[in-house]
Amino acid sequence: MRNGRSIDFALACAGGRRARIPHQRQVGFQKARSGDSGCRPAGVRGDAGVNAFAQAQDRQPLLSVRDIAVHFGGIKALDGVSFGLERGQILGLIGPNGAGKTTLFNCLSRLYTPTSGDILFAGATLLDRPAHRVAESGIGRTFQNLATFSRLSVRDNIRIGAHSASNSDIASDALRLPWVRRNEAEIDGVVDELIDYLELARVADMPASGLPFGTLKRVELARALASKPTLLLLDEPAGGLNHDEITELGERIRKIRDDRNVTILLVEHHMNLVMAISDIVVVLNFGRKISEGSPATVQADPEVIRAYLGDGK
Ligand SMILES: Nc1ncnc2c1ncn2[C@@H]1O[C@H](COP(=O)(O)OP(=O)(O)OP(=O)(O)O)[C@@H](O)[C@H]1O
Repeated sequence: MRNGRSIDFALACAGGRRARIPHQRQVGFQKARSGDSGCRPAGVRGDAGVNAFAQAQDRQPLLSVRDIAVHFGGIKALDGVSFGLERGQILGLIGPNGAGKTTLFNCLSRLYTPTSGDILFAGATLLDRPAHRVAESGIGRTFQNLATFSRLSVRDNIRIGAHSASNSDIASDALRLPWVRRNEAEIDGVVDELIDYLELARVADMPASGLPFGTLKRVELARALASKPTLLLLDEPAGGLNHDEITELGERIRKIRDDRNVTILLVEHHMNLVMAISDIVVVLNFGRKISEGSPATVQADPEVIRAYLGDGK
């Protein structure tokens, strides 16, 4: 075995102790929040008058990664990786150390531009959008190492996420134009709702510094959700959490998908969590996709087991 993560994967393969997460796999949106107006792209999923265009949009994957390659000098961090993610699915991206997960995640959040290939989001290429415009196009993310502002209150940290999706500008803000005031009132509502939803009321007006790690992870989740993303990218959300917190996190991720019509892609080393909540698992090794399918399919794939455990030679 190569490392502790291999042991974790072996346990998951062998049906070892699992996060206790009710598994009601639910692909597609079943529930929409009442009063939810903003986060769903126009024409997607329907009321009575669903038209052919909306149906066609529904059928195409929300995210299409097409033959992506990323080279760092002579290193092929990613080498022809393709997969799709349907609306309403949870996709777990896994692989041993150095497999290319972070590189792929950074391409999706536009921190990296692939050497070749394309990434389509809602049918349009992502590659012509700079990283700072990704949130406004409907993609939210959390960070492996918390990226909260320690001196700001929890409430203000969450507000930052909501502002990243607003179309306000410095001049309009300074003039306090009527539409800016309406916008601010709307943002207040979004932030209040998220404070409630992620059980942060008790700490809402405290500075982020000094709050427990698990609480800060929820703040970060709230900030990512404040931009009302269609696609949420989670970078090792279980990192640093204890067993009970990971179980709770798994339930929370599924609930977010179901309650808020959010499609989710997570990069995660914690196999029990990935296998318990994912609809689809994509496995990378040395920059290539070696397996893709349901958690059961992937766990039984000899190539995946070899990648994690070695071939015993
Ligand atoms: N900025 C970079 N410059 C050069 N090589 C890099 C860079 N980023 C990643 N790599 C290399 O690309 C390969 C893939 O790395 P990546 O960090 O994407 O893997 P990973 O699956 O996220 O690994 P881990 O699980 O350890 O975080 C590795 O060989 C790594 O050393």
